[in-house]
Amino acid sequence: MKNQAHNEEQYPDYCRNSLMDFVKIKDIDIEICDVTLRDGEQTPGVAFSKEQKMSIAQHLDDIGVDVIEAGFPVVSDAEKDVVKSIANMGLDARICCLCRSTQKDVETAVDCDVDFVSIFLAMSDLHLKYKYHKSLDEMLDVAMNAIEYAKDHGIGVRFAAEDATRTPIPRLIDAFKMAEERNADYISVADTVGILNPITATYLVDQIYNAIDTKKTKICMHCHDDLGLAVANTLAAAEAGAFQLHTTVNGIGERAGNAALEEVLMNLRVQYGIDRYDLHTLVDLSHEVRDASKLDVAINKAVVGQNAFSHESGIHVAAILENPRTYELFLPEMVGGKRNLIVGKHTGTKALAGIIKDIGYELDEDNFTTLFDQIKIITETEQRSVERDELEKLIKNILKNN
Ligand SMILES: CC(=O)SCCNC(=O)CCNC(=O)[C@H](O)C(C)(C)COP(=O)(O)OP(=O)(O)OC[C@H]1O[C@@H](n2cnc3c(N)ncnc32)[C@H](O)[C@@H]1OP(=O)(O)O
Ligand SMILES: O=C(O)CCC(=O)C(=O)O
Repeated sequence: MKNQAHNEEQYPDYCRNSLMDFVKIKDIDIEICDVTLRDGEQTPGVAFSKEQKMSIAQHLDDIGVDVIEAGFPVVSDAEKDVVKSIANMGLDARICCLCRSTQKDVETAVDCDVDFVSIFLAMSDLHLKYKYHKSLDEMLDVAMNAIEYAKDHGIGVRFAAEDATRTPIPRLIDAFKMAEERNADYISVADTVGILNPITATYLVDQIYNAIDTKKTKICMHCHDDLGLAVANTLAAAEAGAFQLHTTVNGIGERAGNAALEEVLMNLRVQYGIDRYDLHTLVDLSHEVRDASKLDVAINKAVVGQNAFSHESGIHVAAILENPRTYELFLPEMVGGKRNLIVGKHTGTKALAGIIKDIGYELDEDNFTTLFDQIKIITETEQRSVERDELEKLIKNILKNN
């Protein structure tokens, strides 16, 4: 589909990135594993209640998220109970949970009725020396036993290499091959401290893709946002052959957080045309997680931030009044959002005329100029925008005085 123009009839709610037609990538074959309930909850100060976790899990399932990481059962009895409850909710999504590379953790996880366990092990020199105080061989031995234990109990396995991106690649691949030999269903590349960039994400996943039978053992990508590249790296990994992409709602998670679900899903739609996820409640889900986590969402956050569909600039609003897609990549309704046309310092005459018409007023030329001038003075001297109520008051005052 070369030279595909942006075609409104064909893409009524959003523009796809038609430049993708010119770049060569592997076919994208992905699933989403959302880790809000585990890595998201590791955000300092966050502790979801059982009801909150179950409600978020239901919401993720409604969107069509393929896998939900429900928690880390050895953290507490209550955590174990929540993981087990989510696993028994009858969701379409498969449920997994985290365990260290120890038999005790895997036993606890197996007892939670999850579809698969994510057994993690760090193999970087830093982690072996300062965290485990053990040799790589000793740790691998325990990890492989843990995989075998889970498999013997009829449960799926993801073998997750924590700090994979600071681990020598041959060591990483050897460990992944050991996991593959033990029939691990997934191997996970965790960019635990967010050091990757898109080109190194591509390089690393490509190396692993060429070494592993990905029909049997699929590659997962788990990105942190320490350099603000988590979503970009996740997509680069998908282009290089990673199958399971890890996300959290609002990008919450350890330190700077993880790849944001809403951004990854929107990119899957715009960049690769993947439209099987129901995006209509993304803003609702974002608010639900904001309230449950007590973590504000940045006003300019992509897709779900309050300003994602807010416009003030005169040139923009004038065009938006004709067709919103002039300045919106996708319509707010697509994600359950709302467009806001703001009256402020940068409002132009066409925009103001459109906005006042929208609230039921039409002014003659003189009155309109008076209103326009008043708005400039208020917004510049008081350094703020003018809300609808105030705008109406200004209009009524002008009409009264004439
Ligand atoms: C990258 C990630 O996100 S990893 C997940 C991080 N999440 C969490 O830590 C969840 C919250 N954690 C907790 O509730 C607790 O730390 C628990 C329940 C997991 C463990 O608690 P404790 O038994 O008190 O251990 P503590 O936290 O002090 O230390 C961690 C231990 O786990 C070991 N460990 C850490 N990762 C692994 C691993 N992948 N495989 C095996 N052992 C591991 C450490 O070496 C240390 O062992 P040690 O006690 O023999 O020194
Ligand atoms: O790769 C995974 O599945 C989990 C690892 C993880 O949480 C991390 O290293 O940050």
